[in-house]
Amino acid sequence: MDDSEALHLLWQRVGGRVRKAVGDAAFKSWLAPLRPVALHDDRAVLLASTAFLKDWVRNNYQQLLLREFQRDVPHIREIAIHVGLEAAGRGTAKEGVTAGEAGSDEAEAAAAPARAAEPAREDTAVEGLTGLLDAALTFDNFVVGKANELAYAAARRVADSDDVAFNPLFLYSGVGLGKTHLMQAIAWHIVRAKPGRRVMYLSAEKFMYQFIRAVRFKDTMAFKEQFRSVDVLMIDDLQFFTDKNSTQEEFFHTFNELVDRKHQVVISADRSPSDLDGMEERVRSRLGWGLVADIHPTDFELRVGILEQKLAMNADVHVPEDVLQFLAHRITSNVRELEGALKRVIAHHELMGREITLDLARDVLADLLRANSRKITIDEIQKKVAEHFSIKITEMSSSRRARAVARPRQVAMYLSKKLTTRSLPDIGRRFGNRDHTTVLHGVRKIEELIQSDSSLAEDVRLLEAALSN
Ligand SMILES: Nc1ncnc2c1ncn2[C@@H]1O[C@H](COP(=O)(O)OP(=O)(O)OP(=O)(O)O)[C@@H](O)[C@H]1O
Repeated sequence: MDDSEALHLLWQRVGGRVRKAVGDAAFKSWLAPLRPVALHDDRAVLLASTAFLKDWVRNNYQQLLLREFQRDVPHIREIAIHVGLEAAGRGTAKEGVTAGEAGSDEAEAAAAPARAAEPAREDTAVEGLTGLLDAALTFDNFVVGKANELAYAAARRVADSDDVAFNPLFLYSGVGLGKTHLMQAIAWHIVRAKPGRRVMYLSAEKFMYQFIRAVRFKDTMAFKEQFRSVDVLMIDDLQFFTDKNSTQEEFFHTFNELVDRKHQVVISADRSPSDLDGMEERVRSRLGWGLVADIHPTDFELRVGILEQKLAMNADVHVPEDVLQFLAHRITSNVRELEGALKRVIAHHELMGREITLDLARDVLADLLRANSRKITIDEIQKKVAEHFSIKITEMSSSRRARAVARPRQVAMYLSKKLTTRSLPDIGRRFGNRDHTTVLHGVRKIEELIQSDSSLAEDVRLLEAALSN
């Protein structure tokens, strides 16, 4: 059996397990089109037919692929995905395609993290850097807004400063709001701007895995040495250390030693140091000694900015402004999901040839939209409508029939019918125990007026947008 045949069989085994993990549909769309092209020492190289497919796989399946490859070939440390036409052909493509040969800017970019992730090499500044760095996660690609400006400024300071800025810098936020992006941006910046500084970036999970392995192979001295000799240590997702065990103890020693020797430490987690329940009190307190910066949930402007920036990286696709705004309005949970939504819309456009419109977005994102839709309450509607028309909230249930209060009340009834799942009698009860026919009359009246009175139509549109956001 020659090498390419062996590789093909390996890919079949790995692919079989990946298919089970992700399901048939996702496998068929994203993973089946990949071709294995080479196995170099600790690196498996896969070829994707488009930059889009490469990005998608890298963002969504790279870790899974790595795990599954490692089950057959334990020394694999990296999955490199390059762009090349061979992927469109059948069977195994030619071996040893390098980023340069694959011949696109994308492929060049993909090569960067691979180079950076390699262990110490004479011609590189990134001695000892572990973990995969994603070429897209740089400061240039990070959009700054109110929600993340403190974390961004702190990250830049750490990356720029020749000395130790804050030690540690502790970044935290909810899921998918940019912690890893900022961590990797710091790593990239130092690696590029300060050749010679040894930066180590890895997840807490990987730290634990390496420590357990070192214990098993009685190699803890080398483990300690490896971590304690770096200039900058960055550990992502620290909340992974949930139990007070020997890994946590080892981390704490490493951390203390680095901080005492004035080497920079950067940590990220999904909660603040004081909320890291599984950590010992002394560890939690020490983690808070430097600067603790959190990233807040995004606001609408920031979401639009991020979408525009992601789109600019996908240069040849045009997404109409109304679709971008729609996504920014409706996918509010986190940036990863927002980015995923944009990618899904673009994928449908690219793979199915459908024009990008609001209808397409609604259609292909139905599940995400449902998950992101907030439950709007009648209380909120009454409050917003009263504010908008400058009337007292008590007028919503009062018996006054003057138009200045009756019309806003009808608008609130209309919105309650449209934006909540409440029945007409239910709504009536919340508006001063009115009969359901009164509610129906109000709803119909507003429906009519929306057609004939443009200023009222605009009021309703604004209120609906404010309530839905
Ligand atoms: N301000 C931003 N500008 C551009 N992209 C962003 C920004 N914030 C987040 N992203 C993007 O959102 C995605 C998720 O971000 P990231 O992985 O950094 O989140 P995280 O907070 O580390 O998530 P987790 O809690 O799952 O570890 C990434 O693709 C990242 O590039």
